[in-house]
Amino acid sequence: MPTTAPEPGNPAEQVPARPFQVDLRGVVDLLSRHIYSSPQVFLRELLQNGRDAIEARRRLDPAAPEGRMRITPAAAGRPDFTFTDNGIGLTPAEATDLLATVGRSSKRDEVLNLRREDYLGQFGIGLLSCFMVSDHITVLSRSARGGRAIEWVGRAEGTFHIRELPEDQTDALPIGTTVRLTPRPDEAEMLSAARVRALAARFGQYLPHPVEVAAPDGTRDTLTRAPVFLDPHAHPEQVLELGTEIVGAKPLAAFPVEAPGTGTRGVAFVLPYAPPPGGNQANRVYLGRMLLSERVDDLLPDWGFFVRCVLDTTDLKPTASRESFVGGDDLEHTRTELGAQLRRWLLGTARTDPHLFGQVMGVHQQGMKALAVHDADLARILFSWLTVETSAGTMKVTDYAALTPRVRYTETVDEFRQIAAVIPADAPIVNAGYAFDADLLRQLVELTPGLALERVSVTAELDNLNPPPLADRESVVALEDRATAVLADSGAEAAVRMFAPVDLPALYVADPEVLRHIERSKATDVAPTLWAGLVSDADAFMAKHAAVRGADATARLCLNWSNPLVRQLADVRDEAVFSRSVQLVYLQAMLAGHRPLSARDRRLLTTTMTDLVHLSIGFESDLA
Ligand SMILES: Nc1ncnc2c1ncn2[C@@H]1O[C@H](COP(=O)(O)OP(=O)(O)OP(=O)(O)O)[C@@H](O)[C@H]1O
Repeated sequence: MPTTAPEPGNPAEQVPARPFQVDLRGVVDLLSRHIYSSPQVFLRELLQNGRDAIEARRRLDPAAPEGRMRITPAAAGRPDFTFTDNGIGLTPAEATDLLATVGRSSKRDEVLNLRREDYLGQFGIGLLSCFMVSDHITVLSRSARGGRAIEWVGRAEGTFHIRELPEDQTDALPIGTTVRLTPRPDEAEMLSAARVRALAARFGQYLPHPVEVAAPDGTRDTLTRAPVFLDPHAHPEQVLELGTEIVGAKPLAAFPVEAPGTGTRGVAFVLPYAPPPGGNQANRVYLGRMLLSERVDDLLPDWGFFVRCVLDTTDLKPTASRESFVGGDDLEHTRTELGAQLRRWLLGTARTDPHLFGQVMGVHQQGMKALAVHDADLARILFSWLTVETSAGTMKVTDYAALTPRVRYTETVDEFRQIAAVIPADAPIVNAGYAFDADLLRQLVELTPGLALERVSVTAELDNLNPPPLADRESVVALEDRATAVLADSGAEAAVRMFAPVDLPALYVADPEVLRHIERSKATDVAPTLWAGLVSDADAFMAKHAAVRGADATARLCLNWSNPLVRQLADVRDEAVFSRSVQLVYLQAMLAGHRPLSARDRRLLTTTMTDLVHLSIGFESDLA
């Protein structure tokens, strides 16, 4: 037994060092619950060991027969599942050493002089994953290096036995390894024919050696197929067919990508639909042609959401769960390389296939905006394809820039809706309230000499509207006062201005702080007890710290003196008719500005309409 090196003055000097004990049950629990995402990975680990064993045999003996793996699922009358490969096999010494030591792997053993990237395994825990579906693992193996065949049986409680088979039994066994599992009742389905076929195809369909599954009638099906995504000569339609399978609809395009530095290559499929906002990327990645994951989200730059890739890599390092890659320079390098190729494809397609590029831009507007924001070169191209909402309608960014030297925008959708209707068509403003639009405009101004950026404020825009002529001053002031009195309960005051278009009777406006105050007040209508305290605290805070108008905050109903209805309103003497008409104009302006109506507003709408109908048919006795 090894002892610690004697160190003078070390009280532990003479105490022998002891190896850690491993509680196998604890390790299996750790694997199944914390490392592997599901018991189904047992099949991946077996396929991987089979593939590695075939590679090792070929290295030992280039003339070895063609490698293959055979799976016989558990079935009625045949309770065991078996997995057989014709790989290198294990000598009795190797079996004792490798299979009995958790964390021991032949595949990273320098003494064996193996090339690391030729093998998928490295952690020395994969075989233990079989304990997730079976309480016993039996390994029968005969080594290509000669010697007796072995039978090794491991039990989930943490014991094993191993025996060398007599010569006649050794001779009867082919070179290679068979792993036999007896399904645990709770995981029996996992070893059944249907499940095994599906799992073997999912994990191993592109393995370089045939994987065969025995059908219930005794015949064998080969599940492996050629990896079209790795074949530079594959027919484009065949590649698109694979894309359709992976993406769920025919991709807009497919193009090859690679990062030779890490042996990573494959195909990028351009998604025919916009991915859900905030959704993760889901690239399918194979490691040595064995499926690693269908949802790798860190192999492309953030903006690479418009494609889904199918890739194979030889050199990226998997984590122990084998479901993602270890971060670091290699991953970073691969991400940069692949990103550069997506970018190159976009630039090339813009030049050579404007129709396809238009389709891509149509589907991925939002994402392309994100891309334009941090890539100046691409932005210059994308500007003529990206659109923004303006007060003169939706238009391409370049068309907007050609209209005006001042890029004027509102920071929120709310502000835009309040004033869009009164902005002159020859100097439109942009609604930059949607994701990336404000940043996009900043990028536009930065890259376009002579353009200036100006954030529009609702109140400033209103102040710019023309006041009515002095001659009308008396009627205007009277109209403002009377309308403000009518709107007192709605938290709005009336102001009279002149603006185009003349058929727009009024605008409902409020700066964002005021709107927030009004929204909070509406909340107290709905849930007075819970919210009232919070809202008044928030208002008090705002009033104190942000110089907001606080409790007496008012939105404005801006009446259009150019509008004939508004002018007639100034002459209405009947208070009942006047108040209902003002209320209706107010509610109509709210709706036109896309403001949500509160419960109180909705009641007001109903009573106002009813009253006006009554008034128009002369039934006004009880109206004040
Ligand atoms: N089918 C097989 N043929 C030959 N040797 C095998 C086979 N299966 C397992 N071994 C040996 O047993 C060792 C342990 O296997 P195990 O699957 O536990 O770990 P690994 O494949 O080395 O690493 P990982 O945990 O990354 O899968 C392997 O390194 C290999 O030497």
